[in-house]
Amino acid sequence: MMKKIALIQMDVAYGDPKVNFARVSKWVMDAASTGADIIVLPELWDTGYDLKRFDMLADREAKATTEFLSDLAEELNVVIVGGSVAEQADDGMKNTMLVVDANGELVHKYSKLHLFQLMDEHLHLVEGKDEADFELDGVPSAGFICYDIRFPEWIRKSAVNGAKVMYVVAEWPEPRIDHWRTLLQARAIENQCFVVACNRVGADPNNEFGGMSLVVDPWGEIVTEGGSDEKMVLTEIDLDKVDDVRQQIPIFRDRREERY
Ligand SMILES: NC(=O)CCC(=O)C(=O)O
Repeated sequence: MMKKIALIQMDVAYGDPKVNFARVSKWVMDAASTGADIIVLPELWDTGYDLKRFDMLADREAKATTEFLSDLAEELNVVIVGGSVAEQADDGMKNTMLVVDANGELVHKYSKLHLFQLMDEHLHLVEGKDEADFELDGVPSAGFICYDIRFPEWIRKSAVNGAKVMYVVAEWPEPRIDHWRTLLQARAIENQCFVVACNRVGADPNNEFGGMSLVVDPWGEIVTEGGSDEKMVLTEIDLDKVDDVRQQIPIFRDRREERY
């Protein structure tokens, strides 16, 4: 089964949801016009890392952001892996991924589990309690947010549950971009799945972000690499490749769970 994917490697206006909503609307319309099946946005595309002002900026229960993405998805008949947004939940502020299908239905909501201290998330946010797994058009999938990729045990759980595509959305700074590429390739190889990863570009007052959005296949080969400029990264993936690789080297059958 082939899927055409558009990664929106965009700049994010710091603390300015109005500007970001307009930007995302345009990017998503442009991506849909290419015939993409699935459009992927970066982490915190609505506010950026303006964490100190989350109490003013974050979307109550992610209602407005969900409605915005749902309307776009339904109108354009496209799936949107909606990066993540600033959410004001009952138990605190969260960094929350939203996925809507081509009918505009919310199929997945996941708040970031691992909070990244180097960017002060632990001071302002609470961690999520959601599972990472979901199904998209019948394809077992999972979603992760940025720092999550440094926790292979968390991602393995989704692979063991059957995920064939792992979506990663990020605001990953440029100085660690080699970690980003290597970790994503490792997650793809060890879990024999597609890794579809979208990172922002541009800068905020504290960081410069590296882009380098990637699609890695289940053999660990980089199918597409976004470079460092603002752009839409288009690619096509063949999901049958997951089963081919898992048959060739059957790691899920060969695991010795009783030993670890
Ligand atoms: N937004 C993030 O979680 C950044 C994670 C990161 O930069 C890292 O090195 O890990």
